[in-house]
Amino acid sequence: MSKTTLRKKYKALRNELTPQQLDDFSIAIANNLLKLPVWEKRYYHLFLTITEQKEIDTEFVLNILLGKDKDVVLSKSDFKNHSLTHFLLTDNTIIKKNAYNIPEPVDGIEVPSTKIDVVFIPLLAYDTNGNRVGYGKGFYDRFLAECKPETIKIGLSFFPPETTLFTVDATDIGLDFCVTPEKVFEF
Ligand SMILES: Nc1nc2c(c(=O)[nH]1)N(C=O)[C@@H](CNc1ccc(C(=O)N[C@@H](CCC(=O)O)C(=O)O)cc1)CN2
Ligand SMILES: Nc1ncnc2c1ncn2[C@@H]1O[C@H](COP(=O)(O)OP(=O)(O)OP(=O)(O)O)[C@@H](O)[C@H]1O
Repeated sequence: MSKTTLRKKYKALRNELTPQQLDDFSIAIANNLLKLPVWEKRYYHLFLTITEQKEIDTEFVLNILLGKDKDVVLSKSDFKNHSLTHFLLTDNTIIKKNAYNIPEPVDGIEVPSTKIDVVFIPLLAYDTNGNRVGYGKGFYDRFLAECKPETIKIGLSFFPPETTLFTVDATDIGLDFCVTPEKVFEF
């Protein structure tokens, strides 16, 4: 399947989910995350939900991170050059939705990619080797390329992986784990 077809398939699958399923599955994903061996780190990068795209509600993951006193890092997207700038989440952080309905910090204390220990990654599709397909603008491929080699990359998905492997581009960076409501996959 081409990346375009995969994107269409998973957007359609997400669109079928009811508000109750979105909530239940998002909670199950957060609970399954607790099983991963990744909780001894300091800087955790999280994406904030595009509700309009029926993405995973990451509020439950955020509550786990705050409960564990982790430093949470959020990004602001630049759609001109498809880059992300990262800011520490603090009590003073103001979150506003951008033109793509992505909630993002207005400004704050900048955190370089090289400091981030764990990244939770939004996906449309992924395969059983941990290759991922996103919205196709390369934001995460660029971001992950700037991180340390040991940074732990965790995809979050409502759905199981595709068993037919994707063709991998030179710039694609794979996942270490993917967590679904049902299961934890390690690659
Ligand atoms: N919550 C969240 N934040 C994220 C991502 C994400 O996937 N989810 N990204 C992951 O890389 C980056 C943003 N990438 C995005 C790229 C396209 C669209 C989007 O809405 N595309 C529409 C078409 C919009 C248009 O062109 O008018 C679409 O696909 O329907 C959204 C986010 C960074 N932040
Ligand atoms: N490290 C990089 N430096 C420069 N360009 C890159 C880099 N990584 C990816 N790109 C470019 O970004 C574009 C989109 O990449 P790709 O189709 O893999 O996106 P995606 O993984 O689906 O989306 P996203 O990363 O936003 O979730 C491609 O044209 C790719 O060449």
